[in-house]
Amino acid sequence: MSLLIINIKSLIQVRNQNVLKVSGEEMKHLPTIENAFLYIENDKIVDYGSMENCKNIKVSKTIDALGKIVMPTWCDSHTHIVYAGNREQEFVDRIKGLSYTEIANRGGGILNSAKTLQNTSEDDLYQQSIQRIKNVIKLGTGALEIKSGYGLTVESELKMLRVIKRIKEHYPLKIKATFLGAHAFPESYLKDKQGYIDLIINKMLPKIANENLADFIDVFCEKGYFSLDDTDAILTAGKQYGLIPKIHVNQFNAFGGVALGVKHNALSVDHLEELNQDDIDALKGSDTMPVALPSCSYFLSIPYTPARQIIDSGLPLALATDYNPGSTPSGNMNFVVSTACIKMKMTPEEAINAATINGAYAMGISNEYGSITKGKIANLIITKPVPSYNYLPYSFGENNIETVIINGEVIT
Ligand SMILES: N=CN[C@@H](CCC(=O)O)C(=O)O
Ligand SMILES: [Zn+2]
Repeated sequence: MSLLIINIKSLIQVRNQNVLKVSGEEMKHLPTIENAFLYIENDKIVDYGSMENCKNIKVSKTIDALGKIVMPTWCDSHTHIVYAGNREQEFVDRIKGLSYTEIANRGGGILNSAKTLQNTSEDDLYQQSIQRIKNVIKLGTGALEIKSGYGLTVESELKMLRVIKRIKEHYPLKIKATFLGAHAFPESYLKDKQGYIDLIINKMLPKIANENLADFIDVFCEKGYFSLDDTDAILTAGKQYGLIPKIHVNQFNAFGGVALGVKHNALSVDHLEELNQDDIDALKGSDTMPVALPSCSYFLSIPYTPARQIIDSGLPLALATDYNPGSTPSGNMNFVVSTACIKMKMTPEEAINAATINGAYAMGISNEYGSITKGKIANLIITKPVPSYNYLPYSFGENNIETVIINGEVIT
């Protein structure tokens, strides 16, 4: 199977094989070929360049992309897309004045979603989740990280991770699985927090490792959730089973979680709505990717991650959706990119870099995804005719995507 895309108005995010992430000043640059072609064989990008150099070869299929942009699909490195039911009542409660924390303290929030999920069969959970998966593919996402964390019992955490595995087997997009047993303390352990940490370490982790159900381990390191010591112990245990650390950190309070993540060589530290100079200093010189989740800030009306401070300090930044039933019931990376430009003052170049190559890095897959590079997987978005790539974040809320290609195959 071969596919040739011709007359591309702008082929964007074209990079050499050795670029695995972009940081600071480099994020301002989005390498582009105008009036380009792109040639794909099977699932790989084989060649690209200016239309003048497009050879007249025999191919299985040709797409004319006159007036359109071709770019890598979005790489969404932080989601909780596998969940049961919804929390629309909490949404209404927040409109009426309750805060996210007040709702959580009343047994709502993560514990509310856990109760629903525990009472949902694995099959039903799969069916509910794939509706969202189909939708995010249409929105241009070609690689996705999915977390557990609404199970909070051995059985239900395994149920979530098995559903993620089943999605991986049946859908073509790239999926990485994260074990987030440390998302909240279940009601039955509120007076025995160490008991729940022991359950994670001694019961959940060995089973998950045995069935090879996760790539990463995550902890919600936050006041009222998991402390620095708890996080340290859980990440340490996860690493012993070969799971790579990631953390939810600095969503509401900054108290040293970023430095702890860096100490563990975490692949990413995510949220960062509250960030201080110590956090920035900890990230400097590390391999850890800071990840911002602007749709969460939008939905909860909490501060936006200070992207300018992060990028202007020379650091990289990735953007992801945080798709989940409580703080971000949306998996739309196009909205994330627009919101990052509008509310976080990222330029379109920075936001697109953050949502493609840096998102791929935050999943440990940027050697294969996240840019137009010879040998990388052909996961592509072809837009509708648009004036320039600036138009993508500018026209927020509009659907500019015409075609999505995954593994070299036209999906939508
Ligand atoms: N902050 C922790 N976890 C999720 C929200 C979970 C929920 O409210 O259900 C997040 O990343 O925003
Ligand atoms: Zn999250």
